[in-house]
Amino acid sequence: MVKQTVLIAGLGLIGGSLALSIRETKEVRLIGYDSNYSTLEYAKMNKIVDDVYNDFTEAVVQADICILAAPVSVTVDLINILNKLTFKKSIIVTDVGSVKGPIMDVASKLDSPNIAFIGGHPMAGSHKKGIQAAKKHLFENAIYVLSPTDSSTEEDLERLQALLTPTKSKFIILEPDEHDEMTSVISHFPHLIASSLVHQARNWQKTHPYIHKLAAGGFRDITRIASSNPLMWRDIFFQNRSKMSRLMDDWIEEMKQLKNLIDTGEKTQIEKYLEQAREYRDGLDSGKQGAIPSYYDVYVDIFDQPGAILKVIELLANHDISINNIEILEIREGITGVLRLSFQNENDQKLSQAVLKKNHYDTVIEE
Ligand SMILES: NC(=O)c1ccc[n+]([C@@H]2O[C@H](COP(=O)([O-])OP(=O)(O)OC[C@H]3O[C@@H](n4cnc5c(N)ncnc54)[C@H](O)[C@@H]3O)[C@@H](O)[C@H]2O)c1
Ligand SMILES: O=C(O)C(=O)C[C@]1(C(=O)O)C=C[C@@H](O)C=C1
Repeated sequence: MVKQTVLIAGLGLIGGSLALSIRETKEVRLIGYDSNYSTLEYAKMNKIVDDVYNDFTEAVVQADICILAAPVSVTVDLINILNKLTFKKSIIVTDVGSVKGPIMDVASKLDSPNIAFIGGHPMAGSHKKGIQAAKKHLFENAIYVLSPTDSSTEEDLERLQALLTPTKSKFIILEPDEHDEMTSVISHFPHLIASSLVHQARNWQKTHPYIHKLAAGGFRDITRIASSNPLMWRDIFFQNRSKMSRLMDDWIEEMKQLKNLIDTGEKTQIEKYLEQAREYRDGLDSGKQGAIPSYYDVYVDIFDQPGAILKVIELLANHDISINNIEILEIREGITGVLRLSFQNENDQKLSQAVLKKNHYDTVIEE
């Protein structure tokens, strides 16, 4: 059987992670393009792809499927380059950009009958960047948005989904504008707020030099994403600027109303506001609501002792239970901390709790 050639253009966190999961498919020849030489060297040395290229044109003309995984503005430039090339065989082109509008606009101008364009966006990532942060399991259980266009057929969509099957993500089809509206609310705007909270703390530090010592779980949880890649996020904010601007107006209005409730001592209203927020937030993780995948978490109390985390991991590994994700929620010197262990399914979650309880760990599963 002739192997299909798949090009990943942009071998960073997302491109590298896709490569790591797609390369499991043995009938694919995986090639990578990036403008960064050390990234290409790393990808080649670690066998993340079969071959690397520093020339987009040379790579893309060989491909049967091309995944554009560079920053959004670079993705737009790469699609413009595609429009200047001649494709002798058919090619499916997709992208992973966090904003779809500008990418789909430029893709709609592709005039080669051999190019089938399908927009894409895996709704998973991290605050890290670059190929070194890439992970095979990054997209497991995540929503993967696809936006087919007039240039793509049902068969192209099926071929692309088949290629992406090893990611174990869940596909949904969305119109680009609907996508950009929803992601502005649930992903882009929260990043801006996280950064603004960090700025606020930083300003207060000028008059309260020890303020950062008080940054405990709450501040850390809500601002984790402020540690993200500034170049990527600058690109996202500007590519989705009109929607971001509207959300800022909404937010400022809401803050004014909240300020009024605080200033006038409306305790009942504030409690109601907090209660409604809590209900919606709790619903996100329950697995019952919308497109957000459910996580099967177990919270474990551990002591701050060398090897404490390793012991928990070993215990579960000895029972053949694989952990999807581990997060240290709070650990302070000499005091108990909390580990959040996430599992693939309810069975593993319940089994882990039973194993840990038997070994005298205090555990909680949130209902
Ligand atoms: N990070 C996330 O959480 C996340 C999640 C989903 C989608 N995305 C989208 O994925 C895309 C990539 O983001 P990332 O997090 O992998 O970023 P990254 O910085 O880790 O990777 C980007 C890669 O693109 C390469 N690149 C930059 N300019 C280039 C050029 N002109 N030609 C070729 N390669 C170039 C970089 O060298 C780097 O390897 C973005 O469009 C982003 O919106 C990101
Ligand atoms: O987990 C994170 O750090 C992310 O920011 C991932 C995240 C998000 O959830 O907002 C960021 C950008 C993407 O386009 C998709 C996912």
